Amino acid sequence: MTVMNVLNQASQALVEGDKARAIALCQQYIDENTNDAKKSSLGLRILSDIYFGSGKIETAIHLLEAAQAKLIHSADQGELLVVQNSLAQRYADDIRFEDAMNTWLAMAAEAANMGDIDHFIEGLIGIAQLLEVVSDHQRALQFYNKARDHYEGIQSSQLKLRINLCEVSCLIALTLYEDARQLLADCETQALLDGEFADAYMAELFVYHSQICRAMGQIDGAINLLEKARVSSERHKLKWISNKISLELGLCYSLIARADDAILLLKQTLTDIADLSLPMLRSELYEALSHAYDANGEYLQALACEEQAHAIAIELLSKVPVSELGLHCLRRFKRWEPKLDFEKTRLENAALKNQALSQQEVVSKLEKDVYIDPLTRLYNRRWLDVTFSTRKGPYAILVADADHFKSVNDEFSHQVGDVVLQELAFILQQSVRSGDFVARYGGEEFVILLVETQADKVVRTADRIRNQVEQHHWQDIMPGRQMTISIGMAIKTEQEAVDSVFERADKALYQSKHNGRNRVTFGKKKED
Ligand SMILES: Nc1nc2c(ncn2[C@@H]2O[C@H](COP(=O)(O)OP(=O)(O)OP(=O)(O)O)[C@@H](O)[C@H]2O)c(=O)[nH]1
Repeated sequence: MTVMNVLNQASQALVEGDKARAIALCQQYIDENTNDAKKSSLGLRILSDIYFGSGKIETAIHLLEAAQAKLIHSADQGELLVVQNSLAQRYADDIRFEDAMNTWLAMAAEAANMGDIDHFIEGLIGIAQLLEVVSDHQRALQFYNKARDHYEGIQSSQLKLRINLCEVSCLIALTLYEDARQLLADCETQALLDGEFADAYMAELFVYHSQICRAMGQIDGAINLLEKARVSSERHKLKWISNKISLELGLCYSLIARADDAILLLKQTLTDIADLSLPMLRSELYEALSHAYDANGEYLQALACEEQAHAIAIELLSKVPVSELGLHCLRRFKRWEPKLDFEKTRLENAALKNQALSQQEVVSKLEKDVYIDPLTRLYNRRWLDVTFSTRKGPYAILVADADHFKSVNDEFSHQVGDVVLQELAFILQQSVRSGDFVARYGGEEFVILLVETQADKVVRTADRIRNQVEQHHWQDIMPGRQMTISIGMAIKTEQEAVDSVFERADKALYQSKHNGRNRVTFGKKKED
């Protein structure tokens, strides 16, 4: 059996909820490849992830340690860095902070030797995380700044986004809200460009926005943003973000005389995480619960929760090698940097030789830019005309147009109009499934292409999208004003030409406008 075969089967078994079979398949793969360090390490890494997903952190760590041992004398140092990074993260999850620090340091030193900027940065972020455990945000920021020195050399766009997100969180902890807000704007662009996890990243961004709003006393705005975060996080079902949302909601409720709701929610979240090792979150939840009891005048309970939070914080503090972290660590990273630069120059020289190839890449990037609308980052009309029109098979076309958009520009400003268009683009993008497409056709008109072709389901989807726009909290952007869209839709059969389907959808849109706007109309074929 080939690697992919076994791993595909294991992941298929996981999807089907059959963990035992997934584990057996990985184990079989490891046994079959004991003499191949890279292959068996890969098997061990995947097996470790499966155990970690089931809450078996110690087993997960043992497996990664075994993978590290296999690789340490092998030629595959690149794979070793990947294993060490996961291992350090697992040590940190298991509150073995000293092991985590040493593993990240070993990994960063090796990464510098190899000129692997990404893993060097992972090391910096890892150490910064440990500093944040002891609330030394100022020093953590120095590590993020160091990472920023090498920002342009980072290969992975997700890692670039992660540095920014870590820094945003750190700036908020330092109450540097304006800096955090500026960085959030960059993160938003980066997040939307991530095909697979855009909504998960957006959920995290909404939480940070909400924290800033709460700090500024805009509690309704903060709660509204948390609702957005909840919607954005639904697809990936990320437990950590839903816990974070509950924590933040609890803090907000305490501030608007809804302390009873806060207490209920925070206690429920504490129960939900009872079996998990999440001391930092637990400490924050107790702290928030203490505020809620305080707001309710239940001072004894408030004190008891404060004590719980304090005890966890002290326990954590005792496990972080505080004296080793900070300046000492930072000096070590600085010492390794020249090696990294030397390797970088060597790699850049090698890259020059491949210039013909990279020029090709530049061309394809430019081609990509040609198909993206700069305001909304959605596909543009050119993409629809050139790329999409060649698509085979049936699909549904929805043409959506903002109602009375001209008056938004007139009443507020063209800049506000632009923000409304960006927000609309975001809502539309959030409302469709992967495999569907959203494009900006021009002005305030959008086109949505759905793989779904059952008429009743298409109509329901269109109406859900229309409703989401109508229910959206537009007050933050346009006080006293709502926004709605009208939609026309048509379904393309295998044989029909794209143009005639578009025409039907367009006529249906006209009908929606004519009949009063904020509605959807299905453009039936004459023979239907
Ligand atoms: N801010 C902003 N406005 C734009 C952009 N593109 C087009 N517009 C404006 O969108 C408005 C569209 O107005 P109309 O075509 O009259 O339609 P409407 O006001 O939405 O009215 P109905 O469609 O009939 O509901 C015009 O005022 C354009 O200037 C853009 O990129 N940014």
